[in-house]
Amino acid sequence: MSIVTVQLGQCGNQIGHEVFCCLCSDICGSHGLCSKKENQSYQDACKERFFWEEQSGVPVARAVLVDMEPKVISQTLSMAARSGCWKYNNQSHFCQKQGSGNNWANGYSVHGPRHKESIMDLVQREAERCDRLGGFFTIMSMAGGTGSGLGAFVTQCLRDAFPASFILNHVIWPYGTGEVIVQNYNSVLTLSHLYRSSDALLVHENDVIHKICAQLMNIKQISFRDVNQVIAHQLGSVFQPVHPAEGGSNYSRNPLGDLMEALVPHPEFKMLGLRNIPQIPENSLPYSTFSWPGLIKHLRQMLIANAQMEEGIDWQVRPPPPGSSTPSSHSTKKPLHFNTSIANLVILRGKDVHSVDLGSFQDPSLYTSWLKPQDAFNAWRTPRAFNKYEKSASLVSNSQFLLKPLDSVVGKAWNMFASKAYIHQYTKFGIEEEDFLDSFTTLEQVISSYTTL
Ligand SMILES: Nc1nc2c(ncn2[C@@H]2O[C@H](COP(=O)(O)OP(=O)(O)OP(=O)(O)O)[C@@H](O)[C@H]2O)c(=O)[nH]1
Repeated sequence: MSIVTVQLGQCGNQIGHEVFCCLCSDICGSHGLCSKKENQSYQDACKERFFWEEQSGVPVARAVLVDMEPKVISQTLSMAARSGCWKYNNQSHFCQKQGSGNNWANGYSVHGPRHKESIMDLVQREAERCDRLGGFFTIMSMAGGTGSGLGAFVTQCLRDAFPASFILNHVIWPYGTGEVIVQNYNSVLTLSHLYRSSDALLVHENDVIHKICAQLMNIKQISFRDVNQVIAHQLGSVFQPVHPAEGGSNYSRNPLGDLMEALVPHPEFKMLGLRNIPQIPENSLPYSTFSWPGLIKHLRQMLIANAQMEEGIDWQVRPPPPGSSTPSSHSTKKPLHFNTSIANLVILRGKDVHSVDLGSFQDPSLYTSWLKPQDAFNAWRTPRAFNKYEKSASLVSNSQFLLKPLDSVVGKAWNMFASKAYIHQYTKFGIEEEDFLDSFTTLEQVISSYTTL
């Protein structure tokens, strides 16, 4: 099945480009020790998912590019064309002359309705190009005006136009220090609206990825390009083909459906986080060796101690003894020590994957009491190495990982709202105080649900 990617705003378009680069370089690159046949079916499955083929044989991304200003889209199109490995369809983008000025209301209430028809026509055309459509993957930031506001609007339109298709929204959480003064308003409005129409939200925090670039990748002057490459690597490690069930020999035909089935057992809980190990500079790869038990031990501790990378993990955090409630479960004010999960999916790629023991992820104390570990945990594997890593492990989790940042964004937005700061910039585009209050209520409910896991 194929996935249509919708890239929105500066951030969405820049990340989308890196994602397709990563997918393409992975399928063209080394495949480790897997068989030729395995490698061929991996490549075929990746192409079916993310690309269609021009007569010339060049893969064309199944993507629609949307922005309200032309610069980033034209750069993105030409960088892809120059790569020689893949390209975007030249007819599959929509832009205007002026951005949304970091105003969510402008993106959602003005640009959205005004350009709905043109954007949805492009989406429809990409969807029709798929033999079998598996769903949509949107990429956007929460802090600007176009990705966030127009992105929320487009997601609603996708839900209405394709009620049976899966929608996964990838959202970029802004830097805590923030470049955009109203980023907390924009974030609250984006998240609350996406929560109504999306099947799941996959979140990357810019601060976290920045730290990975500095501490794991040893990059000195970190650019968005560096950050986006790490994000793309992590996304690729989830979306590249993989055998879904224990011992299955076919690549999953329904990537988004399988992901939702594994990770979203209840519609109240749809926040997904992603961790991936190892992550090291490319030039160190030939000199590094990793053992599966070591990687799995780190990945599990990263999960329960809510660490986003393998450096600086708190090894003191332990699961609560059976029968006790977790110390974090009744108040977001207490420090969150143990990160309780609803569902986890571990994806292993590379050498000897079939011998890896994942029993430590089946421990019932990792999960909320209303789910059995066998329903809450899934493992997918492929012997095909990913993106030059001989071994690589990813964890997608639906857990309390986002409680603290979510609580902080909602708290800051609420303080601004209480003093009515900048509200007029939203009401002038038709977003009323009532709409803000509805959004706060939606997110307070999300916080409360995750807190009481
Ligand atoms: N990771 C990452 N974050 C980005 C990138 N570009 C912008 N951001 C973040 O996105 C937010 C700003 O959103 P943009 O995508 O620039 O804005 P936009 O959606 O184009 O909206 P307007 O500029 O209002 O039209 C800030 O939080 C930035 O940190 C990028 O390439 N990568």
